[in-house]
Amino acid sequence: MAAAISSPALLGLNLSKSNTSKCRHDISVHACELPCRSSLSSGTTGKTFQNLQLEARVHNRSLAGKPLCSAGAWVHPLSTTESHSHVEEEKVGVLLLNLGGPETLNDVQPFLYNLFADPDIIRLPRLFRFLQRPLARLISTLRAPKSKEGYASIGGGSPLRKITDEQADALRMALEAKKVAANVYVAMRYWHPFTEEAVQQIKRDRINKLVVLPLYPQYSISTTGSSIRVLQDLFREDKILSRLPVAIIQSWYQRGGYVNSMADLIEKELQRFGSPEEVMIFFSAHGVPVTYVRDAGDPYKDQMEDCIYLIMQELKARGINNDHKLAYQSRVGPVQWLKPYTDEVLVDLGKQGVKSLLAVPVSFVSEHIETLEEIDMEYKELALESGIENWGRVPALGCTSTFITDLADAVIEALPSAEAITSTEVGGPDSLNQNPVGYAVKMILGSFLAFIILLIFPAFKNQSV
Ligand SMILES: C=CC1=C(C)c2cc3[nH]c(cc4nc(cc5[nH]c(cc1n2)c(C)c5CCC(=O)O)C(CCC(=O)O)=C4C)c(C)c3C=C
Ligand SMILES: [Fe+2]
Repeated sequence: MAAAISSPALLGLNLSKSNTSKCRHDISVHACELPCRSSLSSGTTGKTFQNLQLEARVHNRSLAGKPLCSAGAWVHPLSTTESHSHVEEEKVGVLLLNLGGPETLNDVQPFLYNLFADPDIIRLPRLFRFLQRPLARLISTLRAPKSKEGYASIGGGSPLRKITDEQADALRMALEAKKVAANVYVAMRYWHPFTEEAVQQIKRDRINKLVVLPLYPQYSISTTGSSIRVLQDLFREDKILSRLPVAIIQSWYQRGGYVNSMADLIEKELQRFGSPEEVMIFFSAHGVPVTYVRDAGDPYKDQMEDCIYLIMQELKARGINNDHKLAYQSRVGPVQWLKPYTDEVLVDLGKQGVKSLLAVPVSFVSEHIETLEEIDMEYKELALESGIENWGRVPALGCTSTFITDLADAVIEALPSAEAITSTEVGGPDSLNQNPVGYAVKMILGSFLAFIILLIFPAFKNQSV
């Protein structure tokens, strides 16, 4: 997982200073008017949003389009070409981006293969890209038994598809209630329904305005960035899609509806404890390798800290002044990930005498293996062993109505900024089509090298996700 800053991740995050320096912290006001984060601190460290500017510079394939700050969500049109001028009936589509998960235990290895074959997940320097697939095959094979155990313990598969479908349905109804008729599609990155399938359906349905909404509140190269890169490649390659007006909501953790809904869940769960005011609010976010943030300019850490700040501000406004802590879970492989690590912090908190703890998963809005298995089973057990006596966990937002209603608002606010993608600069074709012999040689060489690397770094096999 070496840092390759030439990776095409973060496409579409070409943020100019004037845009990056503005966002909304007064969560009750639906406008983009206050300076962002520079003066914010809640015991967490972090840079300002000017980072995003830096991050845009290190990615050489960023687009020329100007992002628009729309009611607290970073919205980015796919490009700056002219929008449609002729009058036609508007057929709105909303494309929800998500990770996807194996539905059965047999799906686990191929799902993991898709995940590790993503150059935004294992970021190899360009010269070593030919190793990507052999490495993915090897790592997925080695990791599959452990992953299967995890999925077996939560019922034999990931609940993500079902929950995401429910969210899509709820969003469609929330839009309808606001007098916006829209088809809502689901595009998973690593399992069915794949992004390609969703995009084909959008084409068949003759959608003529599209809003892309990742189901990740915070932006990361490894999640939203990866899905947008795939979308961009698909759209550029297609004559019809390259002319379709599209708006992408890059992140929305700062929206009032999300912050309030999270605060509601936390407030409710706190009431289950004997002495709610003594409970440590423990935010556990999915980690990313440090190099993403340090070398590639991933805004994920900054956005996460900003997000926690906003939720805590909202709780304070409700008279809830509990201590809180942010840590990162689910690291994979031999590299350094964002710290502090959830497991280590839980042990420390136990040692420090914390007796009551409320875990809050914060990087994802559905239940999934990392809430149901990692937090509810592994971390709970560790916490109790470490001296924490009272354990609670906030459920994922799922279809909470205040949250879904706010997502519908985000979609409506983004619609006017939809613009078409240019048909130029088609993404690089797969080398298999161009030179099958060279491809075969690279695969064989790659498999051999991947095997050697895996002998040196057996950690992929052992570490928790
Ligand atoms: C914001 C959320 C996520 C980030 C950031 C993220 C980065 C990331 N993940 C891996 C490796 C794995 N992730 C796996 C599952 C998984 N990851 C997320 C979310 C984020 N990942 C979710 C919601 C899920 C669960 C899907 C489900 O089926 O419920 C897995 C597989 C699980 C297993 O047990 O093996 C792996 C592996 C990396 C390497 C990474 C950043 C580089
Ligand atoms: Fe993950």
